[in-house]
Amino acid sequence: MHARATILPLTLDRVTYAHGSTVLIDGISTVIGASSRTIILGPNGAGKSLLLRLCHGLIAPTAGAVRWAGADTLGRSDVARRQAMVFQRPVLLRRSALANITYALSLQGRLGRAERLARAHEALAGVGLAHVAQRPAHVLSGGEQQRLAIARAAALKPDVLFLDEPTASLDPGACRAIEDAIRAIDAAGTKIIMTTHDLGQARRLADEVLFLCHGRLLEHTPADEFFESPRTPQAAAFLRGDIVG
Ligand SMILES: Nc1ncnc2c1ncn2[C@@H]1O[C@H](COP(=O)(O)OP(=O)(O)OP(=O)(O)O)[C@@H](O)[C@H]1O
Repeated sequence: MHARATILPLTLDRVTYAHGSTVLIDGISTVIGASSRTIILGPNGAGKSLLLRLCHGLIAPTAGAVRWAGADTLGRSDVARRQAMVFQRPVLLRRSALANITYALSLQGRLGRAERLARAHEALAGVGLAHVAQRPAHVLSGGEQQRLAIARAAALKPDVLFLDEPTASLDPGACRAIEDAIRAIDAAGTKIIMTTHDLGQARRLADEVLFLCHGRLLEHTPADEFFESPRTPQAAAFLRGDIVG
C-alpha cells in the first residue's frame, strides 16, 4: 500500500465553464478530501463528465479555479503526474494487454523493465485479467477492455483516479468485475472520483455523493444521507427515477 493521496484535498472555487453564452458548469465550490470514494451523480447532460475533466485539468474553467493542496509543495507537473483518468471509451494500443500497461509505465520513466513487467502483471491480476495478458487488446470484449484501461491507470499508482462512467453499457457480470477492481484500487490507497448514472452502483460504491443538475452542484453529501434523505427536490426526484426538471 502506498501513502494515500498526498495531492488532496481538491478545492473547487466557483468553477464555471461556459461555451459561448451557455453556462455548462455554474459556479461550483466545494472541497473533495482524500479519504472517501466520491461519486458524481446526476441526470444526462448535468455536466458530470465536464466536471471530471475540469478537475483533472483537461479543460480549464472559464471562471473560478481548481486547486490541489499538493501544488504548494510538489509543483503543477508533479500534481498532474499523480492523477490518472479512464474515459468512457478508452483508447488502447494495438498491442497485447500486458504491453498496453508496460508501455504506459515506460512513459513514466521511473521503473526498470523487470519492475514494469511485475507491476503490469500485478495490475492485470488485480482486475481479473491475468489470463489475457498476452492477448491483443483489441480482441478483448468491451468489459475486458474497460478493465484493462482501469488496470493501466491503476498500475501508475496515482494518488487520484478519475473514472467516467466506467461501466456504461456493460452487463451485470462485467459491472461487478469492474466494481471489485475499483474497491481494490481504493483499498490500495488511490482516491476514486467517478461519474455514473447507475444508482445501484452509486449505492454500492459511494462514500459521498456530488449531485449535479443543469451544471450546478445541488448536494455534496455523505452517501447514506444522500440516499436516505436527499436535501433537494431534484435529488429526491432523481432517486425516485422521475424526470428531473
Ligand atoms: N466542449 C463542449 N462544448 C460545448 N458543450 C459541451 C462540451 N462538452 C459538453 N458539452 C455540453 O455540456 C452539457 C454537459 O455535458 P456532460 O457530458 O458533462 O454531461 P453528463 O452529465 O456527463 O451527461 P451524460 O450522463 O449524458 O454522460 C451537455 O449539454 C453537453 O452537450
